[in-house]
This record gives sequence, C-alpha cells and structure tokens, in this order.
Amino acid sequence: MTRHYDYLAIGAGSGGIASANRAAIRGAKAAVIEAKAVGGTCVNVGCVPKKVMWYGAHIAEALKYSEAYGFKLEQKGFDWDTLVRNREAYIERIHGGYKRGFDSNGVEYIEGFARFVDKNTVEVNGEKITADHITIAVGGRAIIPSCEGAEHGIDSDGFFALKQRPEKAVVVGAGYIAVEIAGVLHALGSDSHLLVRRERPLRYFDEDITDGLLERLAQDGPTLHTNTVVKKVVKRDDGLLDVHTESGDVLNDVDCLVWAIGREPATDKINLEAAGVEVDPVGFVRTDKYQNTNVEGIYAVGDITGEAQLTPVAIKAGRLLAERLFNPQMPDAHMDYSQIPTIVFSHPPIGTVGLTEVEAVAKYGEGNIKVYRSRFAAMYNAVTPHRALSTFKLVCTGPEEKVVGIHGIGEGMDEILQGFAVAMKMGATKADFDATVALHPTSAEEFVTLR
Ligand SMILES: Cc1cc2nc3c(=O)[nH]c(=O)nc-3n(C[C@H](O)[C@H](O)[C@H](O)COP(=O)(O)OP(=O)(O)OC[C@H]3O[C@@H](n4cnc5c(N)ncnc54)[C@H](O)[C@@H]3O)c2cc1C
Ligand SMILES: NC(=O)c1ccc[n+]([C@@H]2O[C@H](COP(=O)([O-])OP(=O)(O)OC[C@H]3O[C@@H](n4cnc5c(N)ncnc54)[C@H](O)[C@@H]3O)[C@@H](O)[C@H]2O)c1
Repeated sequence: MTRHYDYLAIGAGSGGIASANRAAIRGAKAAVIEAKAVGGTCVNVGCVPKKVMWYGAHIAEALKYSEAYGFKLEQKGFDWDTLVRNREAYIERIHGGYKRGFDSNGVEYIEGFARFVDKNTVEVNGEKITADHITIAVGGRAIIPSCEGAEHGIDSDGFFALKQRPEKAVVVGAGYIAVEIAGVLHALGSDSHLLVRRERPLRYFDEDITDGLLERLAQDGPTLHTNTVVKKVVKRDDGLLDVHTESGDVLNDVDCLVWAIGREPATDKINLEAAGVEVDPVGFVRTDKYQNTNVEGIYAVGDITGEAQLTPVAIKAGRLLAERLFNPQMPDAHMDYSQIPTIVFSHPPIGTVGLTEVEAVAKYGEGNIKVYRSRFAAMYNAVTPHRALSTFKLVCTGPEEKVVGIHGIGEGMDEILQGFAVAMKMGATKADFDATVALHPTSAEEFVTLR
C-alpha cells in the first residue's frame, strides 16, 4: 500500500511546517517529512539558539553596566554549559509544541530523508509516498571554503554544538551569521576575531548603519580584520589552529574557527531530476510569484528558493501557498517579497526595512530623496562609562516624503522596527511620523522627532 496525501512538504523547517499545518487546517490530508529535527534550521541551529546566546551576551553587557547603576556584584564566572543546557531544553519544548500542533491539525509527521521518484512520488526509508501537491522546503547548509585546512573549522551548526567557551575564536565572513556569532563570543568573554574579505561587514546595509557598527566594534566588540582572506589553516600538535591570511599575517593559538561565508541550497541529494524540477546554476529552485516550480504540482518555499533567507519569509510563503491551493476564498494568495524587515543581532542590534540611501538614489534620483538621521546616546549606556552612540535613519522620496527606508543601529532596535515596518508598508510619509506623539524616554521616539 502506498500512502497518498493531498499535500506533502519535504522538510519540517519554517516553510514546510507552516505550509503543512495550513493545508491541513484548510481540510487537506497533509504530511511533512523531516530528515533531522523538527523545526529545521531556525529552531535547532538558527534563530532560536542564536537568540538565546544573544540574550546571554546581553546579560553579560548588563553586568558590565551594573556598577554604574549602583550594583556591587561579585562575579563568580560564566558557565557555558548551563547556558547551552537551558537553551537545548527550551528547544526540546519547542519540538513538543510542534508535534502537538501536528496532532491537533491532523498533519502526519514522517521521519526520514525524502528523494523524488517521479513528480508525484517520493521515497522515504524505502517506502514510496505519493501526493497531489509536493512542496520542496529543504533549506540549505553552510558553505565551507576550499582553502587548505578548511576542514579544521566549523560552521554555525558546529558553533551551537560547542561544549565550552572558546578561548580564542576566529569567525570568517561578513554577513548576518559572522557578525552575530563573533559578537556573542566577544560578549561572553572569548578573544573573538571577525575576518572580512573587504573593507567592512554587512556591505549591502545602509552605510550610516555599518559606520555605526564599525564604531561600536572598535569601542567594544570582536577585533575586526578587514581586507583579510584566509589562505590556509594549520592544525598544530597541541590541537590549536594557526590561521594564515593571504597578506601573510597569522592568527595563532585559535581553538575555534567558524566559517560563516554564506549558505548553499540542499537540492543536490533529493533526486530532483526524477521529477523534472529545474534548479539555477547554484542549485536554488526558482519559482514564480505563486511558489510554482517549472513542474505542475511541485512548489518550493523558504531558503531553497534563494529569496530572502529568513524564517518569517518561509512561513508566510508556505502559508499563502497552502491558502491558494486549499482555500477557495484565496485563489490568488501569494507572498509579497517587497519591504521585508530584518534584524541583525549584533551588539547593539541593527534593524532595516526598505531601501538604503544608495538604493533609493539609484531608484528615484538624488534630487528626489530626503534623508533624516539622528545620532544619539541611548540613556541605557549614557549613564555608564560605556556611553555609545546609536544611529537611526529615514530615507524618504517625493514631495510628500514617502518613507521608503528605515534603518537603525542601537539598543532596542530589534523590538522597535516591527511597528515602523507596518507604517512603511501602509505608505506612511515623514509627516505621518511627525504627527505621531513620541514615547518618552525611549530610543524609538527618535523616529518621530527627526529633523
Ligand atoms: C545561524 C543562523 C541564524 C539564523 N537566524 C535567523 C534569525 O534570527 N531570524 C530569521 O528570520 N532567520 C534566521 N536564520 C535563517 C532561518 O533559519 C531560515 O531562513 C529558515 O530556517 C528557512 O526555513 P526553511 O523552511 O526554508 O528551511 P529550514 O529551516 O532549513 O528547514 C529545512 C529542513 O528540511 C530538512 N531536509 C532537508 N532535506 C530533506 C530531505 N530530503 N528529506 C527530509 N527532510 C529534509 C532539513 O533537515 C531541515 O530540517 C538563521 C539561519 C542560521 C543558519
Ligand atoms: N538575524 C537574522 O535574521 C539572520 C541571522 C543569521 C542568518 N540569517 C539568514 O541566513 C543567511 C545566511 O547567512 P550568512 O551570514 O551565512 O550569509 P550572508 O550571505 O549574509 O553573508 C555571507 C558573507 O560572507 C562573505 N563571503 C563569501 N565568501 C567568502 C569567503 N570565501 N571568505 C570570506 N567571506 C566570504 C560574503 O561577502 C558575505 O558578506 C542570511 O542571508 C540571512 O538571510 C538571518
């Protein structure tokens, strides 16, 4: 007997889970197949453990500020193991929540690695499973460079598997993951080094914001090595690493090397050819705006599509796909990939939505852009010896000064952005921002008092 479903998601990560649950809620007989752990990258080796580590780093920072707030604390050290244990217990509870969600929605959870047999059939653990609609939601994995000794480094999965705090860590890369991991390690007490190939990390972010990041890194952050490319990694007899750069420098005595140079799609082992699904030269499954692949009845959502690689994007795309397929009220449902807000959990966090100043000038012309920015000391650290500046910025266009870009680096930016992203999505102008009464005293009020 072959099991048959109306809807089958391959991969129980953000996109697969969300789409299967929504399909079942809309009445479809749905299943999701997972090779590793329910929740996928985000829950197990991504957003969730990262944010827990970031909160740990946040507490370390608060302890540093505590003296200026009058606390006389005797610190007895930091126990990495406790933080990791509590983090993993929390993730276990999330797993339980997902399983209960499947049960209550009527989604079948199948453990195993799926491979296509034909356009309506996959094979899992030797069993053939068929479905009318199949969604590829298999996500991606870290890229490891090909330099000599690269195998001595770990990726972000390896970072979350660390049993103890590294003494000296080198993190290679200039994107979200590199900035976040290097920042956490620094705050938790490792001698942390961030190696970027060019002149700054997060090069595609608004320059005022990355200027702010550079300033903060120089004040209190991992040591930044710009224009630095790793040439080879040598593992010594004592187990430590020497990381050699193209320019001849060597970072010695490294006990943790993390590669964070981007992620690649995991489409190579699922026998897509059998289904006739085309991938781009990198391996991403390109879709139309309805998440349709080139094969009828096969869809793709999440990181595997090469679109903004963020959990809420995978979730929204997955849910909207299920609505389109199984909810007669929503035959045109599809994801709007414009104006996606995003946070980098640096120290302090960076938040951004819409166009950078450079992108706005390219799109609308220099004469049609008005930029408002504020550099200010957040009260939180201004009363301590660790006074540091935040940068908030609005990019506006046209005579009505429609807000097309919101950017900030500063304490609380991770929680501030969401509401402002709603305003921007609704087409808010600078005058709308100004007409809103400020919340005082907050950092957020800077956005409605910009001159
Ligand atoms: C370190 C890190 C930090 C991150 N932090 C954030 C953050 O703070 N905020 C944010 O929005 N995003 C963050 N992301 C990105 C986010 O995790 C991804 O965008 C999101 O998980 C993508 O969801 P997905 O469903 O496309 O894929 P995934 O979550 O990767 O899920 C794919 C699943 O498919 C499974 N699978 C693969 N092949 C098969 C197969 N053949 N059969 C069965 N199962 C299979 C995998 O085991 C995996 O569980 C982070 C990512 C990383 C790596
Ligand atoms: N806070 C968040 O929302 C969050 C956090 C982590 C990851 N993510 C998602 O996961 C995706 C992957 O993150 P990422 O940081 O791995 O990738 P990324 O694409 O953001 O950044 C990779 C960086 O590595 C650099 N790079 C590439 N090859 C290199 C090499 N050989 N040597 C040195 N540097 C090299 C690139 O220039 C780039 O800056 C992100 O694009 C993001 O969408 C999101």
